[in-house]
Amino acid sequence: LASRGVTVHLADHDPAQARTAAALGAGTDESPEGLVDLCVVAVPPAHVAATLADAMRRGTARAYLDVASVKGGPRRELEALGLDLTPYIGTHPMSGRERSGPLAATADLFEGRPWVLTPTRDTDTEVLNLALELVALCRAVPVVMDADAHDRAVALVSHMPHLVSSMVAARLENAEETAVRLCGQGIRDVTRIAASDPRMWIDILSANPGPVADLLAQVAGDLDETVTALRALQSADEQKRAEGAAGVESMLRRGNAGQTRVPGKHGTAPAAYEIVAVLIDDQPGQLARIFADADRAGVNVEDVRIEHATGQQAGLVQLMVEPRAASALSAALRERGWSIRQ
Ligand SMILES: NC(=O)c1ccc[n+]([C@@H]2O[C@H](COP(=O)([O-])OP(=O)(O)OC[C@H]3O[C@@H](n4cnc5c(N)ncnc54)[C@H](O)[C@@H]3O)[C@@H](O)[C@H]2O)c1
Ligand SMILES: O=C(O)C(=O)C[C@]1(C(=O)O)C=C[C@@H](O)C=C1
Repeated sequence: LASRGVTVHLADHDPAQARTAAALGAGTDESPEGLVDLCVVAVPPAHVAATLADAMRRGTARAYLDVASVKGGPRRELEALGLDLTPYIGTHPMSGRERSGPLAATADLFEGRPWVLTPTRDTDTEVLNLALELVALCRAVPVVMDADAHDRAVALVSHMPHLVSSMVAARLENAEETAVRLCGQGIRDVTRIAASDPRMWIDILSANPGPVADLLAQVAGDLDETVTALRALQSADEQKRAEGAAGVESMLRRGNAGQTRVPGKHGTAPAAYEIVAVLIDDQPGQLARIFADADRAGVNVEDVRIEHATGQQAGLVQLMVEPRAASALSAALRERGWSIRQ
């Protein structure tokens, strides 16, 4: 938003998070002087209703929205608080990371991704329009849905897959190092989201347990059938082996059919960034200083990766920027005393 000229005021109950986000160029951590157009609440699902209610009671904005991954529960909590919900709309961008916090944020996260809006009969038209403007500024694709229909849909495409990813990853917990060492891209694809913060996911799953349990029961049915088919493949009886192969093939073909229904990313192709690598001492405040220096150089950091050197008090920070900004950023950081690595 900031890179598109929108004035963004950042607040967090942990001021260090807002400061880091501000240093990354996401906005300012100073409070607004008057009423803002839109208050966006991006806190863990269990805190959404209380945070929104607090902002609404203080009359912070003309319109309010949240981005929580579940929509029915927070709306019902707000209704129970007896607030006027005409200036509020529940929303959910279908894009995220397995890592939390401002350092995991990227400016193009929502590009081409669905962003669900759940207006009700009570929602003010101006509020819906502001939400649509936000979605357009983030280059996402608006999808209007009923809150409960949204929760059933994300049980299928997000919540159940998350648990299945965790269950696959859990097999590795006590596995032999000789096996784990062989991990290739397939298991990385299947387990990436298992690295997510369990506290946020407990909130999400607690707000949508029924639909997720129904889907997991269906997965359990497929697992049982596949185990039976694999056992049959071990049989000495040729007929049984043929049945087993047919059972496994049927599962794999159903998987093919389902996979073809996963839509591609709409809109623009993923951006190709150039990496500016900076060697830092592992000391507090280093990252905030780098981001502040990048901001001062007028460069937007699109993504960041940090590699900690084993056994050393040092780390390599990889700043991902638009290719045309890379050499200017390297020069500006070098001038400010940073050690740049090729
Ligand atoms: N991470 C994803 O993949 C993703 C995707 C879409 C939507 N969401 C939703 O976005 C919301 C935020 O998730 P995130 O991944 O950005 O998490 P995050 O941990 O990066 O950010 C949450 C922030 O909220 C702050 N916070 C916690 N309680 C607060 C309170 N009571 N008042 C003020 N600030 C508070 C925390 O300090 C933290 O900085 C959640 O509701 C989540 O369901 C997440
Ligand atoms: O890609 C990831 O890392 C995510 O966790 C993203 C994901 C998803 O399941 O697609 C997770 C939860 C959010 O509510 C929205 C998006």
